[in-house]
Amino acid sequence: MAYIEIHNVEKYYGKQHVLKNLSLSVEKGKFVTLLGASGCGKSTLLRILAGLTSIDSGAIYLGEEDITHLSPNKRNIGMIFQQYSLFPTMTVYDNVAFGLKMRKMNKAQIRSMVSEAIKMVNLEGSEKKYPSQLSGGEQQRVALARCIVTRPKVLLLDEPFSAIDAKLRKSLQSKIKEIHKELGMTSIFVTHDQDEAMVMSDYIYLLNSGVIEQEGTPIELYSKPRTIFAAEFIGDYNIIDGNFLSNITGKNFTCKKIAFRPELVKICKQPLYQHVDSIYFSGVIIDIVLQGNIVRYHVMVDKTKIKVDILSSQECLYNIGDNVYLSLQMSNIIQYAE
Ligand SMILES: Nc1ncnc2c1ncn2[C@@H]1O[C@H](COP(=O)(O)OP(=O)(O)OP(=O)(O)O)[C@@H](O)[C@H]1O
Repeated sequence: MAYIEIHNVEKYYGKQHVLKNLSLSVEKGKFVTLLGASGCGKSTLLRILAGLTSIDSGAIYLGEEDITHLSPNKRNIGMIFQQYSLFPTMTVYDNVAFGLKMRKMNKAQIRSMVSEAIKMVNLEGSEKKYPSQLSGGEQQRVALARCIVTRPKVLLLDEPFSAIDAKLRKSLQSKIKEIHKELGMTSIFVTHDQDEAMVMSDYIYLLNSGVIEQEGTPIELYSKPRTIFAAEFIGDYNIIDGNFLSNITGKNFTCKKIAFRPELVKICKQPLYQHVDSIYFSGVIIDIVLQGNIVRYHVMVDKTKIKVDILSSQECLYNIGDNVYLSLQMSNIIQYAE
């Protein structure tokens, strides 16, 4: 049963149609991501949920309640922004305590809840510091503590790692996941980074120009992109013309476009034994890129570049200029009519 329901939401900024009859739902306790390119409407949708932006039509439900016209402070929804948005003249303690003081809780209760929240984000000892004395990652952890201390019904996270370097980003990702699990807080996360979406989410909504292009678990989106857009956005797929594949393999592909994952292509120095359930072609390596524990080979097949990923080993298996033979199981090919 859905905890958050967004029904047929329309949003215009002037003449710009930003959200187009958009509906989605989120189950209680889940970590759901709105994924999409810059400008597709992710932040607008999050701000609408928080009550910071109005809608032109549609409805929003939280639990059983219609919150469409409820003011932000009555929604009990917490939000973390790209910018850390802390109060610069308040200490870490006071920043975190702010929401509780506004609720007029007693001092002892505030003290215990604030120290619990500060502990959760591993900032014990920094209570008396001011935001300007903290790193970006630390400031974002204060923002997180300030948000979770009031135990909102929903936590909204708008690209919270965008100003943070790659290494810290990973540790903040796991911190947020850890806290999400511990508190079971329904969370909606906005990002344009597909890897981040894969790591963080129980469920993903992929947005494209104000509509939902595809939804599903990370593995569903990764392995079964329903459209070319999803294949391009989600998984760095090879996308080639059906005609071209027919020409180089001798098999008849009637579809317009074909997609397949770089790690599902087999690469070999010798011609491969041919099975009926696979296709075969050959090419020349034109580039080699080390991507952590993966080596990506760019193979020129006729005039088309094919990406092939293999696990890196200590020895370099292939060199630029090598002729190589590639194969791909038919079951790993996704065909698109257009
Ligand atoms: N307050 C506003 N007034 C007018 N146009 C706006 C406003 N806020 C957003 N827009 C426009 O609406 C569109 C969607 O913006 P939104 O911020 O929701 O996109 P986004 O997917 O979150 O992008 P990003 O990842 O860059 O933040 C953009 O074209 C943006 O310029």
